[in-house]
Amino acid sequence: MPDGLESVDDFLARVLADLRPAAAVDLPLMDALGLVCTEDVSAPLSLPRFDNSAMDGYAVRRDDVLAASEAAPVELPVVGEIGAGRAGPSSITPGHVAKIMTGAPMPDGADAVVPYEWTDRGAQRVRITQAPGPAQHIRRAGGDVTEGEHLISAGTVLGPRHLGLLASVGRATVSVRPRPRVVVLSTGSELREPGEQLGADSIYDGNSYLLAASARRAGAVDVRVGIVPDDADAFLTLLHAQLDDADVVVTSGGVSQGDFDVVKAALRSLGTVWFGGVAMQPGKPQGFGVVGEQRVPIFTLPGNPVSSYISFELFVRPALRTLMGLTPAVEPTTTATLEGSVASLSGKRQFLRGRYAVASDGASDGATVTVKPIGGTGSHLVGDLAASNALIVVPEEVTALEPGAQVQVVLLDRGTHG
Ligand SMILES: Nc1nc2c(c(=O)[nH]1)N[C@H]1C(S)=C(S)[C@@H](COP(=O)(O)OP(=O)(O)OC[C@H]3O[C@@H](n4cnc5c(N)ncnc54)[C@H](O)[C@@H]3O)O[C@H]1N2
Ligand code: MOO
Repeated sequence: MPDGLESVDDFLARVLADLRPAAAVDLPLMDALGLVCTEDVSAPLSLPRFDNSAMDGYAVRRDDVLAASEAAPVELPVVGEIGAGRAGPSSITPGHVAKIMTGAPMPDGADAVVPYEWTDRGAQRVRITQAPGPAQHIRRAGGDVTEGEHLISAGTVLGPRHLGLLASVGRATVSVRPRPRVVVLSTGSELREPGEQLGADSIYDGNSYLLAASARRAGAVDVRVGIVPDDADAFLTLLHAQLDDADVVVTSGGVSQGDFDVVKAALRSLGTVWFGGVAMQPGKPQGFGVVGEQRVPIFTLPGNPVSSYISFELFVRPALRTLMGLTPAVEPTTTATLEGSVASLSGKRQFLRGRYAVASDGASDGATVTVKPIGGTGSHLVGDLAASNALIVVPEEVTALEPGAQVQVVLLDRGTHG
């Protein structure tokens, strides 16, 4: 690598080397969405719990209505009504029927359900014009899930359907790897909070929002602390005040060669944070290490917004996923046909912003997958960043690519499932 830079892959491997999944905790179901389940869940009860009706209609003894037809309806007395969750007759005797609603328990003695559509919907007596098949419209106890049956394996990433199933069998909590708490600090005396008055040389702090939102999108809990001026003591005081609550710290700015590069100045003396260059563009200046007695991992990302964001996607996101027990990356890249030409620096992996699109080409046998470069290479271009949905990866040894080239693409905006 040029100039003593570390390769992207080596740096990522070094970042991930000491990270382990967090200890499991029991969480209420709605807090477990997108998290990795750490228990093998078996069914504490059967589903359905009891035989019940799949239709609104009448619970009947099939033998009583076998002869029913449009021309010669069978008329029978109705002994009552059974609604889901409402008490009603628990049995019928031969020659009688009970009204029954979808989901209501089948009364003893009944062995089929006649839907309303095959009747005159009578309340005291009912005329039935068609005979049901054996056990028709009965949903059997245990027909879906049997008590004791294996439902969810440890390692499953819990989605809405898993949570629905857990709730359906009565589970209020589930054991999962928790969301890491990510403290986000922006450094820079030029920064102001959105909504505040700007001075002649000040700018709004976009990065803490960009990074905190990225952390949340990755499944973490974001703690957006906000702006710290370029003052090493103020930075260290604020940082240490946050550590009790932090699983990971992410800072932006103050890590290059500038005279006021506060993060580097403040953390270097600790001896636990590495600063150096990674062979990529944007995102060359990087820092990573641990801080505080709890040895909380810290990422010191470069201040340029695009550099910060791409560094998050490439290094912080895999780290958060590792802490959450997820694979560091799920299919991070795909291939697309380049629309337009690009130039790149030799010796650095370049990540260009692009617009990825999949177009169906009608009757033919596939889709056209393209990616179009957006804007320039400047790492201050937040407008172009927001307009992109992918990063075009130009390998270290490649300096130019022509239209039609097959390129690797990192898709952005992935949730915890990939
Ligand atoms: N002499 C050198 N200068 C620079 C080098 C270098 O190798 N030698 N590297 C350049 C590269 S590459 C990058 S990236 C930046 C990284 O600089 P820092 O991490 O020290 O960041 P700052 O200097 O604090 O800020 C850089 C730039 O980004 C703006 N910024 C910072 N924070 C925010 C924020 N929260 N929201 C919006 N914008 C932010 C800041 O105003 C600067 O314009 O260094 C190059 N220089
Ligand atoms: O490499 Mo810097 O990170 O261009 O912006």
